[in-house]
Amino acid sequence: MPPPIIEVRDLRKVYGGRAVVDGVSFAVEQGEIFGVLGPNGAGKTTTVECVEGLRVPDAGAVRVAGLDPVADHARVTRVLGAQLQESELQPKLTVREALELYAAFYAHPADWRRLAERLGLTDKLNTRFAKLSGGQKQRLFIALALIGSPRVVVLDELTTGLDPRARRDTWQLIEEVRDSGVTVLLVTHFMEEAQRLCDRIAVIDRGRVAALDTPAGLIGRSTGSTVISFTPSVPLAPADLAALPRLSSATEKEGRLTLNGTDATVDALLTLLARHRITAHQLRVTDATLDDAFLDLTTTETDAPAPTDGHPLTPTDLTPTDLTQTDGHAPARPGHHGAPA
Ligand SMILES: Nc1ncnc2c1ncn2[C@@H]1O[C@H](COP(=O)(O)OP(=O)(O)OP(=O)(O)O)[C@@H](O)[C@H]1O
Repeated sequence: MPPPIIEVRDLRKVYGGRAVVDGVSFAVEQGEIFGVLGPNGAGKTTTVECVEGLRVPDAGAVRVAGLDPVADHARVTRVLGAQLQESELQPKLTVREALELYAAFYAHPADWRRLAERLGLTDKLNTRFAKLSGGQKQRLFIALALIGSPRVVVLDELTTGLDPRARRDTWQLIEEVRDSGVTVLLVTHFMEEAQRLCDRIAVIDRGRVAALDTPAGLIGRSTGSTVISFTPSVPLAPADLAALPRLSSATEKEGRLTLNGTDATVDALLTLLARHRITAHQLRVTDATLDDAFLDLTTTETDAPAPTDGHPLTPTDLTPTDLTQTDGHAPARPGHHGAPA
């Protein structure tokens, strides 16, 4: 197996005496789409900007293709393409001018005409940046990130502000970029995006890696990997609910119950309902999504429990033993359960 293209070890960055990145480690393999996911202020941008050599770590090590992004900055820029922020392009620059200008920065640039064609920008070459739609701007940013024929591109919140169709088009482009052999480091807020695109995801929370896994692995790791919702014909006794195996959370809203658990929870629930001759109206059993895993793995800014739409049935409704039993999953939380990477 080739060595990882990006290695981050014990990265630490301190602002105003506070470690906003506090011992982050991960390795990105060649050819993968690696996601960095986390709540606002978690330290994602700080981390990837250390990878890009735009910020200097206070401790730890970063290597891109074996190079130090700060000490070997010029060489790293030949290997790593970074997405520009919108403010970095002159509004009056046309697409052609931007592509020519950025191509001129590299000794061996990609053919910008072919890039423009690949990214559907050919008929926009004479359009000024300010006149492009959000999706067209993003396609130009991808083109500019690829113009130096990099081995890895860093895309930070690329699809924020795009409509669903433009976002999906951008996803397809990102997949095509990867299929052309370029490794992608993707910072995103969108669970659907991360779930669809990423081979692996590092969930960053409060400057640390809360979990690192495939999307399916993260979902499986969430305390309730199966979500069961239904409206019982007769209210269920809290003690009966609490006795359900592997139940990690239960909420009730306007008579409708939502339980997070596993297949074992579903089996036991069906038995319970049959025993009491209770009908479960509009019964839905779904797999947890990355959204559920994310809420499970991260804290909110105030360190409050993740918000729910309904009323959580508190531990007084559920017996403590049911809340602490584990099968490799962490117990139900309020707050952070700090699953290690
Ligand atoms: N140059 C800076 N000076 C001081 N504090 C900073 C600086 N850059 C970032 N921070 C702080 O570090 C923390 C992490 O910021 P960062 O931008 O890395 O988070 P993020 O995960 O990318 O957030 P978001 O999802 O909101 O973009 C924040 O609390 C932020 O205020």
